[in-house]
Amino acid sequence: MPDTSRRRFLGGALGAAGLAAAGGAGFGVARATERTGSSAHAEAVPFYGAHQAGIATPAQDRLAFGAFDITSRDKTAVQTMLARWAAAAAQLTRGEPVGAVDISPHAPPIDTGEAVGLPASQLTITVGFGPTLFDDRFGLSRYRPAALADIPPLPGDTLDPNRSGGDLCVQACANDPQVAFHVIRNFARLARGTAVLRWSQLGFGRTSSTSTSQDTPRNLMGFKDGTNNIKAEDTRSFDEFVWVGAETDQDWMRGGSYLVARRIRMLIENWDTDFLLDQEQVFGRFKTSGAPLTGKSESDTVNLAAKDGEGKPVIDLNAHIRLAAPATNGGQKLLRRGYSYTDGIDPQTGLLDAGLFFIVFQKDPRTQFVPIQRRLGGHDLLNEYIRHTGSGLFAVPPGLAEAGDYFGKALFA
Ligand SMILES: C=CC1=C(C)c2cc3[nH]c(cc4nc(cc5[nH]c(cc1n2)c(C)c5CCC(=O)O)C(CCC(=O)O)=C4C)c(C)c3C=C
Ligand SMILES: [Fe+2]
Repeated sequence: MPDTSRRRFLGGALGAAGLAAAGGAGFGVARATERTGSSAHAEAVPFYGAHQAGIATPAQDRLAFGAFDITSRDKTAVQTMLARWAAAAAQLTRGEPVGAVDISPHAPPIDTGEAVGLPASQLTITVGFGPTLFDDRFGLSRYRPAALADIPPLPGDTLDPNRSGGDLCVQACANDPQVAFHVIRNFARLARGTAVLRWSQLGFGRTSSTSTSQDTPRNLMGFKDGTNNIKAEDTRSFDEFVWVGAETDQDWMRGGSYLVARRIRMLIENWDTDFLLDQEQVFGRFKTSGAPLTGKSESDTVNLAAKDGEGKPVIDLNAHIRLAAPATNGGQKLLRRGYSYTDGIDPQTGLLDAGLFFIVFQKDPRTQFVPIQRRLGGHDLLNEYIRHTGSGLFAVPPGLAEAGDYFGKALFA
């Protein structure tokens, strides 16, 4: 661990007596290792690069997501805030605080402090721009990419405006929930006077595998989720379906991607009364093994053409994996990178408010998320058990080259 880590910072801040009280010099690492069970989980992910981290990065265990509204009318203030965020992101992803906690007894600490002593935890910070950033306020309308078209109303939408939209988004993923939350809290502080949080969402468990090195996790319906996802090792699929390339009408987006977030509540109590056979028909996969209903193991190819002894399709015509499959959608694919969430109970009904905070990255939502969701929203057997309650669309610019660069610098040039 380099000298600049949050653990070293703890040593500097507390001194020997403080460290003894905290349980010794290894306190931070021991705690993180206890939580995650592996030191690789504690490592740093490089912040600078051709693409923003947090897209092709193997999905971490925890999410803190924030959508911000800009309150200032001053374009320079927005640039300054984005530059502050970039500098802070470089520090935080290395495992450093954004500034001193103990700078003066008579001033508020610069960093809020709750991540001091915790390692980098594979933190990634991914920033995106919503369609509303390109309205008249900052003279940016000519830079709005065609692919950042508002998501049209889709079948089955029950969207809450207070959980939707935003001028900017920040996706913080890490293997420690406190490290992820710390980002949103400190970004909101750095934004003070320029932008405010519009809505936020915590995710407590990844629902996708995004690398062949990862096991497939289970969603809150108990099914393996992410089996047929695009994997980071499949760079051809990334170029074809995820990264914005030469086809874009806006050069500043080259190397970027488009993030769609959907807060999808699961009607868990109803789902839990459904027979296993029906649950498996809904997805078109076996619950325990994750195998398609036409196969034996999770990695078996889905056979959408297979018929049973009576000539009926083995995978229902409205099963989730049939309607979402590339074969049903003109060959289109999505990179899924979502998280399970729970927000207590619905006070109106006493039922659990829990589900999937669905995040997808893609080259163009107009030909990927929107038509796929239109088909799913209209016909998916899963619709009986879910409600889309929030939505966001963001253009995620390419990665930052080096210190001094900031999110969307080319857009403001
Ligand atoms: C618009 C796209 C999608 C939404 C919204 C969506 C919601 C959603 N999905 C699950 C659970 C599973 N999805 C699975 C596969 C799958 N889902 C989508 C797209 C959306 N899902 C795609 C493109 C695929 C892959 C299809 C294929 O090529 O086979 C699966 C099966 C396992 C897997 O491959 O990941 C599960 C399980 C839930 C619970 C949900 C909303 C709450
Ligand atoms: Fe799905």
